[in-house]
Amino acid sequence: MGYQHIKVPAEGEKITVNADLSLNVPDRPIIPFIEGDGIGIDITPVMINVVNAAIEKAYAGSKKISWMEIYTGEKAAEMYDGDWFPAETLDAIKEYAVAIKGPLTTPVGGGFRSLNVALRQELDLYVCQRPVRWFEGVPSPVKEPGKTNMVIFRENSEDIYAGIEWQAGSAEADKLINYLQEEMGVSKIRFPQNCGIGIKPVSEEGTKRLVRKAIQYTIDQDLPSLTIVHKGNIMKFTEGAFKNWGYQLAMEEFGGELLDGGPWVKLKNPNTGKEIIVKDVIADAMLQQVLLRPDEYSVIATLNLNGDYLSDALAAQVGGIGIAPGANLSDNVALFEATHGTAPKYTGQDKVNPGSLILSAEMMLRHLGWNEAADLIINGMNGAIQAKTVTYDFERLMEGATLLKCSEFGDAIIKHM
Ligand SMILES: NC(=O)C1=CN([C@@H]2O[C@H](COP(=O)(O)OP(=O)(O)OC[C@H]3O[C@@H](n4cnc5c(N)ncnc54)[C@H](OP(=O)(O)O)[C@@H]3O)[C@@H](O)[C@H]2O)C=CC1
Ligand SMILES: O=C(O)CCC(=O)C(=O)O
Ligand SMILES: [Mg+2]
Repeated sequence: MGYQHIKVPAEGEKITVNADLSLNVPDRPIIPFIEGDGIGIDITPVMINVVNAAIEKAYAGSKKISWMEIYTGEKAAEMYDGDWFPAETLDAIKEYAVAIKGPLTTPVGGGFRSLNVALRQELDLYVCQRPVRWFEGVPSPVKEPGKTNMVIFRENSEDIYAGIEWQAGSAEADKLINYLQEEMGVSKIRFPQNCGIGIKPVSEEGTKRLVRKAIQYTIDQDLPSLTIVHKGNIMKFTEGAFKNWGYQLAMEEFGGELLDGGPWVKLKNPNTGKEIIVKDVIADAMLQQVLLRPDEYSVIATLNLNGDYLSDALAAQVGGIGIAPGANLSDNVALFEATHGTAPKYTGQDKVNPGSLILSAEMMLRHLGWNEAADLIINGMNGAIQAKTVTYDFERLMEGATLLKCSEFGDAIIKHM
C-alpha cells in the first residue's frame, strides 16, 4: 500500500494473522509506532532503545524490529494539514497487525474527541488489558504492595466512555431531552433546560466478547478467579446487565455452575483441573476491596469507565502510572500503550518514567512470542529498581535512591538485562 507520509522501512516484513488468529512473525517484523504527544517525545525513543537492546541480547542479531513511524495527534496535525487522525495511520495499524503508541492529548470539555478512544473504536480494539503487578523495591503507599497482582480486562468499545453526548443548550440535546420527556415518559431530568446529555450503550455481544477474553486469560494463565466489577445496583440495564451476561457466559460457554445457589459461579480450568471462581463486586466497594484485601482478586472484567478509574487507582498501589502498561486488542490487531497520558508539564524534560511504555512493549514482545527478549526487559527493570537508580517519581519516595533522567533509566534497564 502506498502511503502519503508514512515511510515503510526498506528492510522488514509484515506480521500476518492466520485464520485461527495466531500470528506469523517474521524475524524482521515491521512494527508501526506513534511517538505520542507531551512526554511521548521523551518516553518513546527510550522504549525503542530498550526493546532493541533486549532483542539484540536475546537473539544476537537473528531477530530485529524494523520500526515504522506513523502519526496521530499534534505531530499528525503538522504533517497532514491539520488532520489529527489521518486515515493512513489506521490503515497501517490494520495492515501490520501489531503496533505501539505513546499518549495522545485530549482537550477537556470541548475541542475534538479523544484520539485514543477513536483509535480503539475505529479498530474495534474491544479489550483493554492492563496488568498491575509490583516490582520489588518500588515505593508504594500500601504496606504490602506485593499482594496486588491483578489484570484488568476493561471493555473498550462501549459505555458512557464512548463519547455519545451533546452539549447543554444545543439543538441535539434539547431534541433528545424533549424526546425522552414526551415519548418515553421520563420525568426525572431535574433541570431539563440547558442540560448536557450522554448515552451509555452496553450490549450483550460487547459484554460477552470482553468477558470471554477475560475468562480465557484466567484459564490460560491458571489464575484462581475472575471478578466482574459493575455498578449494576444503580444502572441496572447497562452495568447490571454486564454482570448478568458475564455470569451467563461463564455458565454457558465455560461449563460454570452456581456456587452455593449463586450468583457466584465456579468453573473448572480444563488445562489444570483447578477451580476458578467467577464473582462480582460493585464498583465503589471494589475500590476499597483492592486496598484492603488485594490478594483476593486476580483477573477483573469491567466496563469502560470503571476500568479507566480502576487502572489508575490500582497502578498507584504498585508505584504509580509511571509503570502501568497496557494493550488494546481486537481479534486481529494489537495496539500497545501505557495507562498514563501526556503529562504535559514534563514534556521534553527527559524526566518522566518510561517504564509504562517499556512494559507495554514487553507485553508486545510476548504477543509476538519473543519471550526471551521480554524476560530480559523484566530483568533489566528489576535490576534498575533494586539498584535504586530510578526516575523522579520513585526517587522522591525512596530512601537513598539515585535520581535518573528518563533516558538514563532506559540505559539502567539495559545495563541490568
Ligand atoms: N491513552 C492515552 O493516550 C491517555 C491520554 N491522556 C491524556 O493526557 C493528557 C494529560 O492527562 P492527565 O490527567 O494530566 O494524566 P497523565 O496520566 O498524563 O498525568 C497525570 C500525572 O501522572 C503522573 N505521570 C504520568 N505519566 C508519568 C510517567 N511516565 N512517569 C511518572 N509520572 C507520570 C504525573 O504525576 P506527578 O504530577 O505527580 O509527577 C502526572 O502529572 C490529557 O489530555 C488526557 O486526556 C490521559 C490518559 C491516557
Ligand atoms: O483518551 C484520553 O484522553 C484518556 C484515556 C484514558 O484515560 C485511558 O484510556 O486510560
Ligand atoms: Mg485513564
